[in-house]
Amino acid sequence: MVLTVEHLSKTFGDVEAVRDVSLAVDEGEFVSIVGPSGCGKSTLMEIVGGLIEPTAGRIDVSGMPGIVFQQESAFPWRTVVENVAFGLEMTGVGKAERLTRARDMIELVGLGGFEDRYPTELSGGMRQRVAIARTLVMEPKIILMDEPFGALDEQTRLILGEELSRIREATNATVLFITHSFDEALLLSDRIVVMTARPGTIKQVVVNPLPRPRDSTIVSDPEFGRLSGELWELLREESMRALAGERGR
Ligand SMILES: Nc1ncnc2c1ncn2[C@@H]1O[C@H](COP(=O)(O)OP(=O)(O)OP(=O)(O)O)[C@@H](O)[C@H]1O
Repeated sequence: MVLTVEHLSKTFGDVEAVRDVSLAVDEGEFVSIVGPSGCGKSTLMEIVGGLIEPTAGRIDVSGMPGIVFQQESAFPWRTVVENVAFGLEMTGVGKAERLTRARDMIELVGLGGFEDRYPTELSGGMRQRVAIARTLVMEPKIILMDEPFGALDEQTRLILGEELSRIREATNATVLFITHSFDEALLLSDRIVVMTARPGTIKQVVVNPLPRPRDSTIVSDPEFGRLSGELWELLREESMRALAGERGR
């Protein structure tokens, strides 16, 4: 297992964010987490990423996870290739090697030809690809993605989802992915973890039977529609509970 989480709980003051979550992710697996707003998804990810401490429970993760956030955070004064090579530079990889590795990764995420551009010259979708390349180039054992396409329009999201699916097939990366989109979850994942309203616990783990590799045309597959309906059935009640909780506050 690349990641094992056992009986993890997190409380912020009197807010119980995550309660007794156990989850294991195997090498090469792509696991998505869906759940109502505020159910503790980001908290769980931040604990796995070592950014915050759990209140209780155990976590075992291989190596330093790579993290891709919703808002990309490229250095504006560095070009695309300099941004992608940054982590390698920090770990002491020589210039020639880091530039070669960065260029290969830029090619892989579909940004070939944009190596010498600055982030402000790119669209939001392209900047998010830079963020993915920057993480992948470090070859982490596991990549954590917290709604990496959340700030983008739906078409761009689906296209980037398709790209990520292709990258994943090419690299066999292990990924833990948070999303609000069932389409994204079903396009990308091997398993989808459905969480309850806060305190977030695991309601059900749905195994995705759709054959891989997948591209975005899978959204018109009847089985895709059936699975999407199944996910919504699981989440509907939780989302209503979360909303009622918000109103009652
Ligand atoms: N640092 C913090 N201090 C206090 N409360 C926090 C902190 N971080 C998160 N929370 C609370 O914990 C709960 C879970 O938040 P979290 O961001 O993990 O949910 P989420 O499922 O990622 O939400 P969303 O889907 O809206 O992004 C929320 O009620 C939030 O207000």
